[in-house]
Amino acid sequence: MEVTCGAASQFSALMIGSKRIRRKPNMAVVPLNQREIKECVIKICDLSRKGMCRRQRRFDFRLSHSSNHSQVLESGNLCAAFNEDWLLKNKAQEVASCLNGRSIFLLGMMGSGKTTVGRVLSEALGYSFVDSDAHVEQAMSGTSVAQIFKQRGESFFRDHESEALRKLSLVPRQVVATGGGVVVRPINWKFMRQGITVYLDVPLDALARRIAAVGTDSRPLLHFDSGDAYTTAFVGLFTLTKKRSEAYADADTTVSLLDLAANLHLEDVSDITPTAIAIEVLVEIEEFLLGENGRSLRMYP
Ligand SMILES: Nc1ncnc2c1ncn2[C@@H]1O[C@H](COP(=O)(O)OP(=O)(O)O)[C@@H](O)[C@H]1O
Ligand SMILES: O=C(O)C1=C[C@@H](OP(=O)(O)O)[C@@H](O)[C@H](O)C1
Repeated sequence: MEVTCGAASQFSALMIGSKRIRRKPNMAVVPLNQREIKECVIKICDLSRKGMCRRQRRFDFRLSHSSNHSQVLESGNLCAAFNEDWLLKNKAQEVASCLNGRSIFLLGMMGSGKTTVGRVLSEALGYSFVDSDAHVEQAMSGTSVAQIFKQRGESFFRDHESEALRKLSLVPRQVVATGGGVVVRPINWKFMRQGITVYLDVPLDALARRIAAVGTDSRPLLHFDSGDAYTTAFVGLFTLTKKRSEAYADADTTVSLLDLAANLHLEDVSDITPTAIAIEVLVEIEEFLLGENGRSLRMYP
């Protein structure tokens, strides 16, 4: 095993506990012997198992979206490369044992990454992945969400969305990417509380950029005939956020991309990879299950 460092244009670092581990661009390849690799792995596992305080227990890492997803760890004299997928798998194993099969419901505005992060998370946990919009579309013989809105209206869609959530809430071991509007109907919370709800809090500008990049066609609440995609998406998202932010705050736990970016010393939330977000989701869920957010693990079977 060796540490491979490409000519990345930015630092890539992994912090374990309070120690900053940092890679500089164009750093040389550092071969490790078996004993050093083993020591690194043990150190990471120990830190993740120990009951350290919130900030210290967090796997903290700096990742480049454009990198090849390899990170470099430097601990004292030790250097090693650890793939973020490895970190995710490790955390997922730990959290899966606390979850007892409970499903995870990802909440957040359109474009917040519920589908993208949800897929990564489900794979790591060995859970199945479900998109509640896709569930509604299936129930409507393949009619798209955009078409349902157009032909039958929002209220009709919301009824079917609630029915989809009711059914999904009966199934364990799922990561459910919900539609952005599920939080507005109180009955949906009853269904989603069967699992754990996680709100992905993403700044409006990033949401609007993501949605403008793929177009607004599939998102009827943001689709208007005039205006550029970024501006219409931003204005639409802004209006919806004002109506929904209190409801999102009712989620069991929140992953704030702004906080995560700050923690990773990244200026742009878009530089945080879906895998890094998935790890943070697991960290937040673990904290929630351990009762640090006010509810006790004993509440769950
Ligand atoms: N962490 C991320 N960084 C950059 N782009 C992302 C990230 N997560 C999602 N995206 C992109 O944003 C768009 C919306 O993501 P998606 O997962 O479909 O959101 P949602 O399911 O919440 O509506 C997609 O084009 C996706 O590729
Ligand atoms: O925010 C909303 O009200 C909606 C979000 C969409 O899902 P995504 O959040 O997956 O885009 C979809 O359910 C529908 O267009 C309405």
